[in-house]
Amino acid sequence: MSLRGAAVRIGGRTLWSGVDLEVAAGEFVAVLGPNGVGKSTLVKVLLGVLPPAAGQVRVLGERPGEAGERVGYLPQRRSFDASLRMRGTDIVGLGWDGDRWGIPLPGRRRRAAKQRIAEVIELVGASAYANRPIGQCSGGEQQRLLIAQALVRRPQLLLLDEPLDSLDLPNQAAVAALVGRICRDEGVAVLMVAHDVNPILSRLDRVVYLAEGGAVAGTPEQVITSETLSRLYDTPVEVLRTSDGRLVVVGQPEAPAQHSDRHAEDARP
Ligand SMILES: Nc1ncnc2c1ncn2[C@@H]1O[C@H](COP(=O)(O)OP(=O)(O)OP(=O)(O)O)[C@@H](O)[C@H]1O
Repeated sequence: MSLRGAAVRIGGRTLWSGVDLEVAAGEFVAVLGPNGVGKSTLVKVLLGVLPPAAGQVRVLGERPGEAGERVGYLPQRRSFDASLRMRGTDIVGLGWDGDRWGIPLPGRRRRAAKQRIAEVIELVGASAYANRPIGQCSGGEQQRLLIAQALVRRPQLLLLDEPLDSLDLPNQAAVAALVGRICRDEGVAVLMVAHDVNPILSRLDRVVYLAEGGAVAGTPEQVITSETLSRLYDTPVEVLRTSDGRLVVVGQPEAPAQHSDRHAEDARP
């Protein structure tokens, strides 16, 4: 996928502009930046849900939204009610024929679907709990099953919106390793929106940091530095490296005002 000079506007406000980014087959790229800067919106542009306000966007050689099942997508903030009776395999199956909900597949296609669903469940290491009701699976288990759902149609591009959110550290590491393996072994291009770069840092080819009005892309070593981020955010930002190699970004500006309002609404019962 590629963006050249891309910009996006929502409600008359330009969230970001001048974004240049390429992700090739087998590459793993992270989208980073403060809350509300427009990371999920970038994914929506790639899905064709929102048109770019400027620039060129191509996804697998097509216009956004036209590459169909060749793009796998894992949306942000998913959770299942504990009483939901659908099994993990059913959730993965929705990735195969969710667009034909309730319409039975003919025998041959049904067998092919069953085989692929089992294969992808095995790939993400979810076989032990795939027949359990999804609502009774842990957050990490649900996440693996949802990644399997996004993979079931053999996508060439995987768009993952904060898949490590709300997982504990061991599960973050396990899901990061799984995505890294899919990317490397299956040659899938991966674009992952991330809140914290550390769980995926060692696996990344490039990062793009978004800021209000701008963006900077490059290798993590090029981009996640005090100098680059201070310039991007036009405020002093300090990047510290801990003794175990993790990065701590201090002084990154807060979200634009509209953002906290939206989340306050999300949190209301
Ligand atoms: N449909 C919409 N209508 C109006 N404003 C919107 C809409 N969708 C998003 N926004 C606003 O656009 C901005 C970017 O939202 P987005 O979800 O892309 O941010 P984000 O960087 O992914 O944030 P987070 O890290 O909190 O998930 C926010 O200020 C948000 O309130």
